Amino acid sequence: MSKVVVMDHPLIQHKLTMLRDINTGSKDFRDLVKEISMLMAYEMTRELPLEDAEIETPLCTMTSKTLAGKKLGIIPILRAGLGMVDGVLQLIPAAKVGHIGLYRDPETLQPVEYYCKLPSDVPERELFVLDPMLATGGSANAAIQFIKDRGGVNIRLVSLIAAPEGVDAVHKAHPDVDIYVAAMDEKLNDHAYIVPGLGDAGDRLFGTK
Ligand SMILES: O=P(O)(O)OC[C@H]1O[C@H](OP(=O)(O)OP(=O)(O)O)[C@H](O)[C@@H]1O
Ligand SMILES: O=c1cc[nH]c(=O)[nH]1
Ligand SMILES: [Mg+2]
Repeated sequence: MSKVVVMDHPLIQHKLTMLRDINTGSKDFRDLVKEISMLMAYEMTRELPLEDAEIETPLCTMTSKTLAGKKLGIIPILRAGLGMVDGVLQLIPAAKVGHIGLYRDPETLQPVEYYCKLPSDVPERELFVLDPMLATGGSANAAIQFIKDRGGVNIRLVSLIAAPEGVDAVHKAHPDVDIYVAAMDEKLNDHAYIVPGLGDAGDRLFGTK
């Protein structure tokens, strides 16, 4: 079974509190999503394999560690996942970026696909799916399935806030996928919004409500 890592670093928790606040406007919301994503990128890459490299310092030659052999990919789920891209790229600038367009139908709560463009060598990459909200898990599961259908194998899911229902759903459908979150919230409400949550992440990022 895969694991769930809750990144409760004080900086992440502090910024998440500001993010949740109803009085935080779109500009600050975008900045905070970027900053939290950058901090999460540090932790979610902790287990990436390293290899030895021969280098020369100004004093001598040495064998030192490098990520060089590893190809990375980040895949935001549109729209809200876009807010996480720049923060993650700041730490892993060589990562390729795929996009999966999905929205959750408000009536059926089922994910509806409208776009998918992934790096052609997706099977060889260590992949990080980005979406701030893991609610029912329907969107994340659909995105992970698209990636697997195209050959992706090393997949992790990175969300800012998760509901227990979403974590359970992803574990059940994709037991090989580790999940990284900044907070595990209490529950979903009758409209499948995360409580306490932060509202609609896409609307708050892009000012569409
Ligand atoms: O776990 P789920 O129940 O599937 O819900 C989570 C999804 O809902 C939100 O997207 P939304 O449909 O609002 O699209 P948007 O990002 O374009 O706003 C969110 O960004 C996730 O993708
Ligand atoms: O709480 C939620 C649930 C789904 N999508 C969001 O943006 N927020
Ligand atoms: Mg939305």
